[in-house]
Amino acid sequence: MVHIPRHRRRAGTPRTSSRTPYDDPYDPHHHLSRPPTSRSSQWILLLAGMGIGYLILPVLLVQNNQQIRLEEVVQRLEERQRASQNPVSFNYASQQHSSPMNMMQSHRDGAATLLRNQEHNGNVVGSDDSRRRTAGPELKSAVDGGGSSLRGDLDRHSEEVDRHQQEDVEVEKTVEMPEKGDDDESDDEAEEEEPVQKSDIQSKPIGLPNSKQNAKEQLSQILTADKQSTELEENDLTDAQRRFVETQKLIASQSIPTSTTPHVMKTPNLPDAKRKKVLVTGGAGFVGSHLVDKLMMEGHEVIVLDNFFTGQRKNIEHWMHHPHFSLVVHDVTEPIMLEVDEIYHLACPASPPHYQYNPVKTIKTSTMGTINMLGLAKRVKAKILLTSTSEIYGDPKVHPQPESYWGNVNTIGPRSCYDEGKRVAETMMYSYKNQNNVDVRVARIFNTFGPRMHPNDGRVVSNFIIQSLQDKPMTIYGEGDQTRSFQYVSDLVDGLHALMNGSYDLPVNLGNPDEYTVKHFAEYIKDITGSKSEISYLKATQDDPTQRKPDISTAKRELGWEPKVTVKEGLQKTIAYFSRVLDESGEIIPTGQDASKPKPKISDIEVQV
Ligand SMILES: O=c1ccn([C@@H]2O[C@H](COP(=O)(O)OP(=O)(O)O[C@H]3OC[C@@H](O)[C@H](O)[C@H]3O)[C@@H](O)[C@H]2O)c(=O)[nH]1
Repeated sequence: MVHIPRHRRRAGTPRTSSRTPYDDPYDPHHHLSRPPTSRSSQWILLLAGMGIGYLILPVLLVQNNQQIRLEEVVQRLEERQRASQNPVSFNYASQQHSSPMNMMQSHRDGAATLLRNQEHNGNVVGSDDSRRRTAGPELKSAVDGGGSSLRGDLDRHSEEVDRHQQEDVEVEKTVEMPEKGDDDESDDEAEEEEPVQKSDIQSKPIGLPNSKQNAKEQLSQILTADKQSTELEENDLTDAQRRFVETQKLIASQSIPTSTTPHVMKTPNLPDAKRKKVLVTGGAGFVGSHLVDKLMMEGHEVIVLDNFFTGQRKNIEHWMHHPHFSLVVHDVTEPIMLEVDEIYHLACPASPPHYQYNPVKTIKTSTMGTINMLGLAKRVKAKILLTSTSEIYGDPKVHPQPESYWGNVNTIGPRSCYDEGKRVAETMMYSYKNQNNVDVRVARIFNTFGPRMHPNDGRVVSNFIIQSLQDKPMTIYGEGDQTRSFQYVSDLVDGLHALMNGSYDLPVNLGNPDEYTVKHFAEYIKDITGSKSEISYLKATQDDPTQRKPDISTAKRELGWEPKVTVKEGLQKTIAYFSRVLDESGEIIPTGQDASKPKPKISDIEVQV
C-alpha cells in the first residue's frame, strides 16, 4: 500500500463519500443511472418551484421578523425589570475591593441601566412579574400592528394600558362607587403629600385590565416610584464616577516622581568598551553585597543572583532603582542563562549553623551550583571566581596555612558538607579550566566580619558583639583555646577584586593573619563595648578546627594585596552597625550551637508521647 502524506491526502484525494451516484463520472452506467427527465418537464418544474418560493418567502420573512421583534421587546422589558428590581446593582458598596477595570464596567452598566430607565419612563410602568407577564399580549398586538420603532411599539402599548385603565375607572365608578363615596380626590391629594415607598409599590398588584384597583392611582404611584428609583441610581452613578475619578487620580499621582521617589545612587559613566556585565551569585549576602557596592561604584552593570536563604534584600536595596543593577531571585542549583563578562560565584551559606542546617542543600549548592556557573562561564566565555574557604584545610596540621597545604578534613563529619563541597567545587573549577579553557579564579577566604552580617548568623563575631551589646552571657564553645584570624570585609572585597582582575589563576588565601584565641577575642569585644556580660563556657562543637591563620604571601606577591583595616577598627565599625540593628529590631537572641541540629521527626515525638 502506498502511504500518502496527510497534507497530500487532504489536497489530492477525491472526496467520493459526498458524491451522489448521479455525479460519479467514473461510473460506467453514469448515463443510465440519471433519472429520465425531458427538457420541457424540467422547465415546468423550475417555474413551479419559483412560484411556490415567491409565495412562501414573504410569509416566512414576516413571521421571522415578528419573532425577532417580539423577542427584542421582551428582552428589553426583562432588562428593564431587572434594573428596577435591583436599582443599586452597580452600587460600589457591594464592590469595595473592585479593581479600576471592574469599577469602569460597573459604571458603564449603571449608565446603561439609567438610560434604559429614562427611555422607558414615560412608556412602560411598573416593575413586577405580573406586569411583565401581562405586558406580553399588549406587546404582541403592538408587534402585530407592524414595523415601527420600539419606542412606537411601547407608546402604543402605553396607550393600550391607559385605555384599559380608563375602562377600569369606569367599571369602578359603576360597581364600587357606593363604597368609595367622594373620597377619590382627597385620596389623590394624600398620595401626593406622602411619597410612596418603592418597596410598597412593588409589593402591590399592578393596575391592569380587569383589575379592581384604581388604575390611575397605580400609574401615579408607579411613576413616582420609578422617578425615585431613577434619582437613587443617578446618585449612585455620581458616586461611582466620583470614586472612579479619585482612583484614577491616586494611580496617576503615584506614577509621577515626587519627593518620596527612591534616590538613585550616582555612579561613574564608563564608556561601553570598559563597562562590564558582572554576575554576583549570593550578591544579597554579607560579603556579596559589599562586593556589589564596589562593582557598582566602578560603573559596571551588576546582576545579583540570590535565593535569599541567608541573603537580605536590605543589603542591596540602595541599588534597586539604578539602571545598571538587576536582581534575579534564583537558586544556583538550577541552571540559568545570562549574558555576562565576569561571574563572582559566592552563593552558599557560610556560617556553620547555617550550612549544617540543611547539609544536603549545602552540598548541592557547592556542587550543582558551581557546575551551573561553570557551564554558564563556558558558554558565554566569562571569567569566573569561586569563593572557597579556609575550611578546606579542615583541622590543619600546618600552621599558618599556605595554599600548598592539602588539609585535614573529616569526610563524614558535620562540617564536611561545607568543607568537602568547597573542595570538590575547587576541583571542578580546575577541571573546567584544563578541559574547557575556562578562565578561573579561586579565593580561600578566612574568617571575615563587618556590617551586614546577619544578626542570626551564629558566627563568633556577630554572636559576641550582639551578646555584649545586650549585656548577655558571651558563649564560648569549648575551652576557648582554639584560634582564628579575623579580617574586615572591605579588605576581603579588595582582595576578590584584585584576584579577578589579575592574571594569577591558582588558589589564593585571603585573610588577616592577626590571630586570636576565642577566649581572648571575647574579652577584647567586651572591653570595646564596655559590656557587663559574663563569659559562659559551653560544650565544644564537633570537628571544630583548633587553629587557623592564613599564609598570605601568595596574595602579597601575585596581587599586591594585604589587609589594611585593623581588627580593632573593623570591630568598632561592626559594633556601631549592630547597635543600629538592635535599636531597630529590639532584643536579638543570637543563633546558638543547637540551631543546626536536625529537628526531631514527628514519628519520634509520637513515640515519646
Ligand atoms: O558563639 C560562638 C560562636 C563560635 N564560637 C567559636 O568561634 C570559632 C569561630 O567560629 P565561627 O563560627 O565564627 O567560624 P568558623 O571558623 O568555625 O568557620 C568559618 O570559617 C571560615 C569561613 O569560611 C566560614 O565563614 C566559616 O565556616 C569556633 O571555634 C567556634 O566554636 C564560639 O566560641 N562561640
